[in-house]
Amino acid sequence: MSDDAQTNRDRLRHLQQAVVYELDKGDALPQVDHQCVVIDGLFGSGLNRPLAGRALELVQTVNSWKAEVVAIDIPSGLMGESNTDNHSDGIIKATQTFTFQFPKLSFLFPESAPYVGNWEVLPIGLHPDKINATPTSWFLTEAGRVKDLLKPRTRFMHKGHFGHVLLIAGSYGKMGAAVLASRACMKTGVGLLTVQVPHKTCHVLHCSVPEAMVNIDRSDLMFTEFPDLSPFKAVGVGPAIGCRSNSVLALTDLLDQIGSRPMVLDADALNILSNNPALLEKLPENAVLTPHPGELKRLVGPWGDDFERLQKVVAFCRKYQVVVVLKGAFTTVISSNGECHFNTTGNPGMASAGSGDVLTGIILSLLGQGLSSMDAAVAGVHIHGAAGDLACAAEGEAALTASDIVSHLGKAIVALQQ
Ligand SMILES: NC(=O)C1=CN([C@@H]2O[C@H](COP(=O)(O)OP(=O)(O)OC[C@H]3O[C@@H](n4cnc5c(N)ncnc54)[C@H](OP(=O)(O)O)[C@@H]3O)[C@@H](O)[C@H]2O)[C@@H](O)CC1
Ligand SMILES: Nc1ncnc2c1ncn2[C@@H]1O[C@H](COP(=O)(O)OP(=O)(O)O)[C@@H](O)[C@H]1O
Repeated sequence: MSDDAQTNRDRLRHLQQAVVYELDKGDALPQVDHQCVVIDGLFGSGLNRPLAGRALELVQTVNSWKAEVVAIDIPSGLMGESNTDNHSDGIIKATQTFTFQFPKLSFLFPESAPYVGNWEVLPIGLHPDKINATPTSWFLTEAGRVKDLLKPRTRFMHKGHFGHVLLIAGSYGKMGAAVLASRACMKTGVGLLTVQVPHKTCHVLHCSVPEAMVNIDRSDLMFTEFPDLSPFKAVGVGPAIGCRSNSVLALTDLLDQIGSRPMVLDADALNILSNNPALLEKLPENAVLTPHPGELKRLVGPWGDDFERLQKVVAFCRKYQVVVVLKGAFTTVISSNGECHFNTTGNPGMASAGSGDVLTGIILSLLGQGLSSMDAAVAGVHIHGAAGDLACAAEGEAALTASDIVSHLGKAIVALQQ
């Protein structure tokens, strides 16, 4: 037993209510009430191999009790980063984890949820200088950082100062995606928005988003062309455009003409890239790609676990020099040099149709206002989640719709600026 452990054992012994059992090799576990609360302090973040022997047995016994389990810092048996070589039956299933100073990387992966339960960070007073001097590729986005990224609106500014952007979205039968992205784009403060839509659908945009200008495609049904790009500060493409051959040709043409203009690609634009991998080479540097895990799998292929998924995305971003926004709980923004920024806003109520289209509109708006690709992605994801949280407080998770996220964008941005 380490000196620290002995000190704490002696402290426990002096507590009147505490009964301390020390187990030697081969001793049976004491009989305890399975309804008890278990405090798990067996192993911490220094663990470097999967549990075996007595420790494994103890973890499996505790897990079989179905008791409330509170883990200190990290559930015993869970690795802080990669659990690729770990055994799932050798990890404590905590209902609550109190972790020190920072969440561990693995807490942010969906597959760790059964072990970590609810987690809360307890500050333990690590010095900020030490924290800042520690090299890392993993960051949690804080509201203060996002606030500093937003462009201030001063007295004499006009719409020209907030960028003119082009959104290419929607097809016959799926114009909702174009409407949601357009509304979100306007509500995040862009100066001017033009939306490229199929001929037969233009009235949908005119009626739903009168603030937006419409560029009408020669095709009745789908995206086949786009206007001269010179007026546009940034371009967004993909929500609900479909993957038909004429749209593939138009996207190819767009990538040939985009130059160094900032762009965000979502949904079917990503599916077209997956079906035509040669197009990946045409992506402009720092293009922002916003896949959900289904779209990501089509882009980078399958992965074994969540850590491997992150590694695959990092390699993809480095190879093509792009920014990927991997959507879901703790949406992760990965830069072209492999930095990963995890977002903590948002809630499961946002898991419904159109939420991602709203995010595309927000990021496009911020690109148009002059934010860099990484800043627009990090800030856009934070604002999207914050608006989702306000919408959830008002509506509840089940009733929350993508339109509710749009409706709460103004309040989310105001809250950020206070
Ligand atoms: N109002 C409108 O006009 C709307 C229009 N929209 C437009 O519709 C088009 C299709 O878009 P889409 O995302 O629904 O279909 P698609 O890309 O085939 O992905 C589905 C497959 O991927 C997977 N998958 C998905 N999410 C996952 C996750 N979080 N985590 C893990 N896996 C996940 C999932 O696989 P599964 O889990 O079922 O195995 C599922 O089979 C697109 O253009 C979009 O813009 C929508 O935006 C809705 C509103
Ligand atoms: N459990 C969750 N917690 C936080 N955000 C979520 C959760 N589920 C979904 N979201 C967010 O909702 C959006 C869903 O996007 P996407 O799947 O592309 O929807 P769609 O294609 O219907 O627009 C993403 O931004 C994602 O991060």
